[in-house]
Amino acid sequence: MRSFDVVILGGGAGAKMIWGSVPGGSVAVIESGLVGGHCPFFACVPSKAMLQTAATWRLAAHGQFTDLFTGGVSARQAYDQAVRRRDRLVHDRDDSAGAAALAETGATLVRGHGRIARPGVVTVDGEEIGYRDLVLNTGSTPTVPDDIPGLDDIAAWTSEHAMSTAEYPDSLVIVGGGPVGCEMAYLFAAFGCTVTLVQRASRLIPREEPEASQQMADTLEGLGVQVALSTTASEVQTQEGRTRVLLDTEYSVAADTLLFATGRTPATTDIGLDTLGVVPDERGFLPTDEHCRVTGTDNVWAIGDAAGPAPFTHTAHYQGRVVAANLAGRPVRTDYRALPRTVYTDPTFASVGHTEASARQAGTEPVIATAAVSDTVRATIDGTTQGWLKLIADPHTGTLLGATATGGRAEEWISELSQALRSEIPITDTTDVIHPFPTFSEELEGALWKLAPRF
Ligand SMILES: Cc1cc2nc3c(=O)[nH]c(=O)nc-3n(C[C@H](O)[C@H](O)[C@H](O)COP(=O)(O)OP(=O)(O)OC[C@H]3O[C@@H](n4cnc5c(N)ncnc54)[C@H](O)[C@@H]3O)c2cc1C
Ligand SMILES: NC(=O)c1ccc[n+]([C@@H]2O[C@H](COP(=O)([O-])OP(=O)(O)OC[C@H]3O[C@@H](n4cnc5c(N)ncnc54)[C@H](O)[C@@H]3O)[C@@H](O)[C@H]2O)c1
Repeated sequence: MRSFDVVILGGGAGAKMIWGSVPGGSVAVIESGLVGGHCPFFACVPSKAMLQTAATWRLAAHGQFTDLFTGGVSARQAYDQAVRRRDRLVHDRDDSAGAAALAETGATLVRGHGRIARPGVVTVDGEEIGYRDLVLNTGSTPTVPDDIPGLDDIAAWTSEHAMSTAEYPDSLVIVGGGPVGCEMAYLFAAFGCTVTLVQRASRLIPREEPEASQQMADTLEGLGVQVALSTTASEVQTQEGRTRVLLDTEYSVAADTLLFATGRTPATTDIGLDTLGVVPDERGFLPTDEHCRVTGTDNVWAIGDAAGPAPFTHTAHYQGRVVAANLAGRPVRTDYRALPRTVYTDPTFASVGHTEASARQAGTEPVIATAAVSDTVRATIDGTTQGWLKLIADPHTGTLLGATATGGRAEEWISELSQALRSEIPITDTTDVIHPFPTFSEELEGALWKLAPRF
């Protein structure tokens, strides 16, 4: 039997933080799909690539830049170009570069579906492989409702299909208004598709600030998306080659394609957890302690979408680094206070830490300050004035509890706030940071200078 010091089950985002970081130890990565997981091939990279092409193409619609464009590219042609660019960037879903990077570190790639056979042993296609430490990194799969009559008769899309097909739906119904639903609605509407977005909750991206949900709805509606809130799909019918989606209101929508963006489920079934006595929580996440060690075990770790608490690639990277440190004998603990959240529509959305509501739920009446993208000179220069920043501070400690921002490349400079939050930097000190002129990051000064006199 081949045996390794560390076996990583699933070669997704966090695995690469570990596979080259076990000094003097042998590592095997078991992967049933593509090395790198969903992010580089079916999720983050292809979606951001298409959103970038959409944003570039839409510049032509902006009065200040229209004359710079030679014109003549239809929405459909722009979509086709976006697909070609996307497929180039994701290497046509070929993972040989990732596999080569893995091999260069001296780690061993085992292709196939892995399953824990008993403590210390996993099996892959009948072969037993021994481990000292096991890292569960099996990711997640799209959640599709199984209680909608008629669904079995149509080929509904998930984001994975949308991000790997060249098909162009003239009309699209998207069910689910979280980050995936909003990004998909933005990009297909930007390329001229008729999009209806059906969201069960009373607002889009419902865990975020209500102002952000409203801005998201305004952005999408501005592109022509029909946003149906507090609504769900109750039945699906096929009519003359089209799909008719009956809603639980009195309405129905006909479209070429139906796309589900109704969340993701941790891939924690069918991996033999029972042999270790490990039981996922009610949402399917693996229970872990603050070192990412699976609760009740000494030598089993869990990272990424399978572990929670927030399914982002940067969460998986972070947890991979935490596990690598622990495997190297440094007992590093996770701290999720400053975990950023993003949605890459235009304007983009970025947040970190508490919202106003969650701070109150946690028992703090927060101090709040806001600023607008349009306050910066960079906004005038770039001709983009949409967006704002909202800061939430702790009245007792004078430190940041959270921030939400839209527009103005907030996804880049939000990390400055993450640092302040994570390191509990007094707000009175943050006002001493000098931002380069003219940048969007100067918006931070506006809000922080409003907060500082309160402490
Ligand atoms: C459309 C979309 C856009 C997104 N955009 C962003 C973004 O912009 N930024 C961001 O931070 N996050 C984004 N995300 C979330 C991000 O994709 C995930 O959080 C990330 O991919 C999780 O990585 P992971 O390694 O945990 O899981 P995965 O990427 O799912 O990787 C798990 C791997 O394990 C393998 N595997 C599973 N079970 C087994 C088994 N038993 N044996 C062998 N192999 C197995 C799978 O084949 C897979 O390759 C997006 C998600 C979607 C759906
Ligand atoms: N930019 C990014 O970083 C990025 C982009 C996309 C996704 N992601 C990650 O992927 C994860 C999954 O995203 P998601 O948007 O699929 O999931 P989600 O759970 O965040 O949102 C799903 C939404 O669908 C709605 N919904 C669920 N069932 C429904 C139904 N039957 N009818 C109507 N609406 C329904 C819910 O109200 C919810 O708001 C996110 O949590 C996020 O972390 C990140």
